[in-house]
Amino acid sequence: MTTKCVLGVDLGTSAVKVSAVTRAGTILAQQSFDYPLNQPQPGYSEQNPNDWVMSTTVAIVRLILDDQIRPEDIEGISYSGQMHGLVLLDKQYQVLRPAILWNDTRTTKQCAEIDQLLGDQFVKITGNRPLEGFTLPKLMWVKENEPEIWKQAELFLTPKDYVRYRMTGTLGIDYSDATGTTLLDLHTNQWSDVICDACGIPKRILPPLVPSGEKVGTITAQYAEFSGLSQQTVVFAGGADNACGALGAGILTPNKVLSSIGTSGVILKYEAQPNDEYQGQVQLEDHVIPNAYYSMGVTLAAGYSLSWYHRTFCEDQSFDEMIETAAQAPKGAHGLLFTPYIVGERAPYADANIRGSFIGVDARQQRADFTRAVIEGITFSFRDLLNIYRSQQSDFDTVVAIGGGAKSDFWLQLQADIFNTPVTKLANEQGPGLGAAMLAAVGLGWFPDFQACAEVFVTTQRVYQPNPLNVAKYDELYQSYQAIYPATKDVSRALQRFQA
Ligand SMILES: Nc1ncnc2c1ncn2[C@@H]1O[C@H](COP(=O)(O)OP(=O)(O)O)[C@@H](O)[C@H]1O
Ligand SMILES: O=C(CO)[C@@H](O)[C@H](O)COP(=O)(O)O
Repeated sequence: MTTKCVLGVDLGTSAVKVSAVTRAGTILAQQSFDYPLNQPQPGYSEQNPNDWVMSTTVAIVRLILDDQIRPEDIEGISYSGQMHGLVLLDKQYQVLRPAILWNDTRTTKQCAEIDQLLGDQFVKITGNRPLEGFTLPKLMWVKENEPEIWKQAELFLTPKDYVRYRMTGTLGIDYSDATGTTLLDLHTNQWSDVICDACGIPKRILPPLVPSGEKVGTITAQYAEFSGLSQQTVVFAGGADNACGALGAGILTPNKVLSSIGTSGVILKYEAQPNDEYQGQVQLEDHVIPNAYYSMGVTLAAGYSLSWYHRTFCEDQSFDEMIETAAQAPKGAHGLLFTPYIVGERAPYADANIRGSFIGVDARQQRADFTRAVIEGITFSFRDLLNIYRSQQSDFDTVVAIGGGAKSDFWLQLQADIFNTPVTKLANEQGPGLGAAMLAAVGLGWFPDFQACAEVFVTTQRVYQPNPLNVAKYDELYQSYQAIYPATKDVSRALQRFQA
């Protein structure tokens, strides 16, 4: 029996995950493959774009060979990608340098320049404040620091657009990733002449714009031979991972908020209009859904803090065992708090120089207390993001959790207790990969629109209710957590010169 399916390619920061999804929303199979993240200097974060292509290909080959997904049954493919990363290409569309990623903070100087050049006008045009992670300051950094490479630059792409280019031979960027460059005028959906002129970015290096759900081509003969895919498979543009994550979690109305614990951490809200009340306090981006937007606050190192902690202190335990021991430790980890600022922070503190801390270290504490403090600290940083919305009197009654962090029941209950809001776990949680698959499913005409697709693809498995006793305890701990950023700001700065 043949089962028609679509592939959702989720190009994350830790790995690529490719899911094969049927018309009924069933996940037939999923394959993933990791790639390294390189930090050649403090504050730098880079990946090799070729690693993304190779890993995506391995995942697809495994779906075909190990999971027996027949290439002729794969009707469509679409993508979700880590946002903001700069892939710089020369005239032959060869990669000129390693990709500079969203969590790279080398561009503080360029952000200050943008602020000086454009001030509030930048926020009005893009919906965002200039922050180190965005693509525009990265372009300015290359122009200033690597003039030889800049001279050869013909075009830039964001990560998933580069992978799509290698599979189809067509160049372009979708609107959700284009807003994440902060070169797009959010109100006209055109590249902004004002920003390009002020910041010295030639318009010729900007890629063509394309809607996320649009068909951009088919698989090239060369890539079909390389991967085993059929040349008949239709390819749709795809979108930013957080936009796809929101779609795949059914965040289609403003009463629902997304909590995504991937490498980064994200609290995201659907916006029917480009809400200018945020004034850059949170990011504002085009959605993958036409004529819709979303806002989000981002913690730079959410899952990354836990992966760092695991790699550095608990390599003798599996990830699941490590989390299990944390669940046995008491709430508040015997008086230990952790702040997850290990690569700097983006929201609510836009501060590339802040660094993380353990506060309250006591001779009675065990390793499990430290693990618990890391998980609690990451979750407190999400509460900081939720507070931005709460302070705007934003109405929401449900948090839907996705990402690596949503795999654990313990962490899901902890989110409900720390947020004091019900937290929903999805059945078939594939994170942004499901949103990518939905772009292909709607693009192929399997469904009339995203709402109809979400009704079939997105189902709730369980809702975690906040426990009032735990809520009270975490409220108290959170007061102390909030005091850590102002108290450690100057200390972090003073320690900076020892980082190299
Ligand atoms: N079993 C688990 N339980 C809880 N968290 C996990 C588990 N496995 C991985 N994680 C966390 O999930 C993160 C990766 O999430 P993922 O959504 O795959 O990230 P990305 O899209 O950035 O590659 C890791 O950094 C890790 O901290
Ligand atoms: O920079 C942002 C959003 O602005 C990050 O959320 C990236 O999009 C990376 O996402 P993950 O790899 O953590 O999913």
